[in-house]
Amino acid sequence: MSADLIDGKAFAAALRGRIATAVAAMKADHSVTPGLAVVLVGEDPASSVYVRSKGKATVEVGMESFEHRLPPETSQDDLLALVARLNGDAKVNGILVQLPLPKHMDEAAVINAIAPEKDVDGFTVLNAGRLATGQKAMVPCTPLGCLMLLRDRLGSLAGKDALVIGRSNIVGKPMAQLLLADSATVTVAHSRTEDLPDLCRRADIVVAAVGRARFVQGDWIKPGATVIDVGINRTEDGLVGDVDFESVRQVAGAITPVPGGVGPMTIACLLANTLTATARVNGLPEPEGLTP
Ligand SMILES: NC(=O)C1=CN([C@@H]2O[C@H](COP(=O)(O)OP(=O)(O)OC[C@H]3O[C@@H](n4cnc5c(N)ncnc54)[C@H](OP(=O)(O)O)[C@@H]3O)[C@@H](O)[C@H]2O)C=CC1
Ligand SMILES: Nc1nc(=O)c2c([nH]1)NC[C@@H]1CN(c3ccc(C(=O)N[C@@H](CCC(=O)O)C(=O)O)cc3)C=[N+]21
Repeated sequence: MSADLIDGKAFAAALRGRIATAVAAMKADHSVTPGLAVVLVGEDPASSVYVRSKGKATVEVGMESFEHRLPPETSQDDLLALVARLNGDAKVNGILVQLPLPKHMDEAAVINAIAPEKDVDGFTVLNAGRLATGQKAMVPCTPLGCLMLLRDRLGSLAGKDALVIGRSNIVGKPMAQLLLADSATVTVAHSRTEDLPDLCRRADIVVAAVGRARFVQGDWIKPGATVIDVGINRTEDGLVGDVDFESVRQVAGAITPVPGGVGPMTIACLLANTLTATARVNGLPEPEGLTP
């Protein structure tokens, strides 16, 4: 038996198509064009690639893209001044500050300076708190993309046993919150977890966000389980996920590939959040199917 492939690339393309239609309508009916600002500090090559593909996807759905590339030695005060300027710029509906930031910066201070209604990453404490308490929030893009793929595959997640491997603020924790809100029974594993393979064998849903190439093994997987691979690891054999794809696909019911799985969903959900933020700030109805 071999698992079904969950085609994140195709799902994301369809989502971007729906977003483009809604953007065109917003422009025609209300003369409003959503705008997304992406800020990159430093010259990390991988980050540079993502920022470029975000800019391209933004323009393709008819939104305005504002790219700010700052040198690695930029002071935190200068970065905060840029964020303040973007907060006050009516053409900017979404602000993304690419992480990680250089070591001399206080990441939390910079993120929390973003106006919550423009926080399309959903990383500010206010949006994280809203998500955790079941209030209307901006939801982090990668977990939102994973949730969309899981619901599409499984329908209801209620009562499913879900294991999230990783507890970062940007992936693991918000993923666990979203699964919990959908009434899954959620376990969050991390580097101090004991007997991870045993925990994994109980899970109907496994979301791997570990940052270790091919970490999750086929003999950890419950037959028929749905496996979502968030990992992006550059190795000598190219880009690979946090899941050992070849062994896991023999056992799982469905699995996302890397590339072509979660990554494209992250970018599509960033555009979805930008559209939602634009609708909210202008008092327009929110397009359906873009939020949890
Ligand atoms: N596809 C996409 O759109 C995106 C992909 N990514 C990718 O997802 C992965 C995770 O990213 P991110 O959450 O930012 O990473 P972090 O490094 O912030 O978090 C990794 C998590 O994995 C846990 N972990 C590390 N080693 C083990 C282990 N041996 N057993 C169990 N848990 C372990 C860590 O535990 P502890 O907390 O104890 O240290 C931590 O909670 C990376 O590969 C990243 O590149 C990230 C964002 C978007
Ligand atoms: N503030 C902030 N928000 C983020 O959302 C954010 C961030 N910082 N820092 C870095 C991570 C990583 N990330 C990815 C986005 C798209 C792909 C993606 O499109 N991946 C393609 C492959 C691209 C390639 O070949 O490199 C795929 O998986 O098919 C991957 C990773 C967003 N992140």
